[in-house]
Amino acid sequence: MEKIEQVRAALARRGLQALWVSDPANVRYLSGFTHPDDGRLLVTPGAAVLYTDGRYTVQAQEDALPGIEVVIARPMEAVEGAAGTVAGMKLGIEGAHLTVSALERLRERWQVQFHPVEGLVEELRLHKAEDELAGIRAAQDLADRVFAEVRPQIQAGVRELDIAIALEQGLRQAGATPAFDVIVASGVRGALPHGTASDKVIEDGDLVTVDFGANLNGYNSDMTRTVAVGQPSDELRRIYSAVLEAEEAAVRAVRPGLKAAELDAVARDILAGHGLAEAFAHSLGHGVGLVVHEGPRLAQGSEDVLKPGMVITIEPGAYLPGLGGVRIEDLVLVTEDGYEVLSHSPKETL
Ligand SMILES: CSCC[C@H](N)C(=O)N[C@@H](C)C(=O)N[C@@H](C)C(=O)O
Repeated sequence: MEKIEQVRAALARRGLQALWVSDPANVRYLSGFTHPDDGRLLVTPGAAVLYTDGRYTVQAQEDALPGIEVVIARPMEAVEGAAGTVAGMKLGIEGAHLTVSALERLRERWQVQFHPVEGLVEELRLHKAEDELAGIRAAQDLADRVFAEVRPQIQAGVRELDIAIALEQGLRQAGATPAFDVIVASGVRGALPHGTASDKVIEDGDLVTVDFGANLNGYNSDMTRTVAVGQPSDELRRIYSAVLEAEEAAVRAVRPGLKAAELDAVARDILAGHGLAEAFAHSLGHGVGLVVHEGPRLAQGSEDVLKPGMVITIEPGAYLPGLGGVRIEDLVLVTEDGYEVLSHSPKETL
């Protein structure tokens, strides 16, 4: 019930009494329910009720964390059934998730004051508990093993799609699913930061960016390696070395108390020094957990500050249309006195 108590405390700080949780990651985090797309959670001063339907009667009881009451009802029955409990309350809704039509349905049935809240549960999710960390480690260890198996197949003459299929098959055989569509971007396609695998055939001299993650028991990993096939050009090798330098420097800089924007600047300044400021077209990284992209934001202008227990990616890149690109990404835990790198797949030195 500790998480639910934290929610109640956060609600009280906002002058609210209850929260209707509809974001699946938040439903899962607070209730333990493993089919959170089909669940909603109502947190009130006296109870925390998970609503789901008859498809999950057994599953919901098995999954529910201690203190979570399970009510099996069709969505509208659930809303109608809760009307008495919430009547007159100041109720938080997750503005970033609840659709306009879902809110309309609630408005028709509940006599409450609705207050959109931003990031109330997401803030709790920033710090990973030991069981969550174990889940993320297991997902990343699995991804490392699968990458080691597939790495020898990254050769001239093989399609990007075949590499993606091999990675996906390895993940699925081990009981995981891909955390997102596998990115395999070779040669000029390397200039696409999110170049999901295509039928392009990998050629001699290509750099191949492989970015993938495992979702295991709800928790995700995220890692990128850029692999050389044959002898890439001097220019590509120069870019690779610059990105590697930026990535390693940013990882070494990770420590609690550091502003996320300052960490972003560590990598960005190094790439700028190599004439690659414009080529680094995205943020340095993001938090990883129940969702692949969650807080904190490691970006220019971010107000976030690193704290122990956060799991983040460090992933600078350089993308040059018509030439190619490089991204190198590690999954990193912020510890009490620094950092621990959770991704262990070897990186090339070109
Ligand atoms: C569609 S999930 C892609 C995962 C990938 N490893 C990744 O995070 N790529 C980054 C370039 C990215 O999308 N960064 C975001 C947070 C951004 O900079 O806005």
